Order: sequence, then C-alpha cells, then structure tokens
Amino acid sequence: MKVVLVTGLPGVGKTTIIKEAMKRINFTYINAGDIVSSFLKMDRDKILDLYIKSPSLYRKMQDILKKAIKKRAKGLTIVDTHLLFYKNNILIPGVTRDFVNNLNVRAVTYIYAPPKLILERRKKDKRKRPEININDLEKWLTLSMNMLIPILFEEKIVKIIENIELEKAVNEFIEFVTSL
Ligand SMILES: Nc1ncnc2c1ncn2[C@@H]1O[C@H](COP(=O)(O)OP(=O)(O)O)[C@@H](O)[C@H]1O
Repeated sequence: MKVVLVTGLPGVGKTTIIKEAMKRINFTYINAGDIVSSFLKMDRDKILDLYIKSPSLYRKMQDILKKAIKKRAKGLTIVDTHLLFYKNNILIPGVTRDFVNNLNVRAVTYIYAPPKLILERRKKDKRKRPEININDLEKWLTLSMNMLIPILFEEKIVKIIENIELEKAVNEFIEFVTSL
C-alpha cells in the first residue's frame, strides 16, 4: 500500500488533475471530504463551524477518516484532502501528525496556482463554493504552504505541482506518483 496525499486550496484543481490521471494510470482514489460529509450528512462549510465548536467531534472525524482510508486503501492510493482549513482567520489542521504517520503516507503533493487563478476557477465552477476574498485567499495559501514544513519533519517527501496548464500538471502528477 502506497498512500499519497493530494492537497491544495479548494478550487485549485485537485479533483480535475486526479480524474484526468485516473484515465491514464491505475490507483485507488479516496476523497476525504466526501467521507466526512457523507458521514455527518452535512454541507462542507457547516462542518468547519462544527469543528470550531467541538474539538472532540473533530478528533472523532479524524479517527473515522483514518479507519475508512485504511479499509479502502489498495496499491497506490491517492487521498484528496487538505493540510489546513481556514475560515475568518481561524485555522484548523486538515491532517494531524497521527493521520500522516498512522496511514504510512509516502508523500504529499501540493497543487499550486496563483491566488487570482484560484479565485477565477472558484467563480466559474459549477459546484457552489463559499465566497472568499483575494486577501483571505492569499493568507490561506501562504499558511497552507507553511504546513508543508511540518510534513518534511515527519520525513515525508513533498512535491509541488503548478496547475496553470492542466495537461502539464497531470503529466507531472503521474510522473511523480509512479516514481515512488
Ligand atoms: N489547469 C486548469 N485550467 C483551468 N481550469 C481548471 C484547471 N484545473 C482545474 N480547473 C477548474 O477549476 C475548478 C476547480 O477545480 P477542482 O478540481 O474542483 O478543484 P479542487 O478539487 O482543488 O477543489 C473546476 O471548474 C475545474 O474545471
């Protein structure tokens, strides 16, 4: 079992890259957000508010997520998740140290795009996404990239993939995950 996390801000293109890569190589795909929202039967944005109010629920969900991934993981397993949640200057870790080590994560990919592009993509997206201003998005981007450093201290490899041109990003993603 080889677990690779795919992270990056919502709207940067994680799902698009993974779905394209899936047409070309074999892997198990797990979307952490889908597991959590189907378990709590709730909108993603509301879940964040719940976590802020209840740290114990947050811990419980980390546990549920870990178990669900362990059960489904097979061969190369790509987990679409977040390093950091951000709302109104409140920060919540997307993954914990225990999550990274317990699942034996091999590497973390960080999908990057300039904040202006992310904002444009979020606006065009059919999926309704919460409004966010460029200032908050820039802050979130900086903070989420800072979360890559603690990942390095857990002795995991980090790969940054720029998603400006989709085809180039998909090729880079495939090359990286198949090289592990
Ligand atoms: N390289 C790209 N160029 C243009 N649009 C893109 C690119 N990558 C993703 N998108 C678009 O951006 C939006 C968000 O992508 P999505 O994969 O849902 O992001 P995430 O999974 O990171 O939240 C989608 O409408 C998608 O079609």
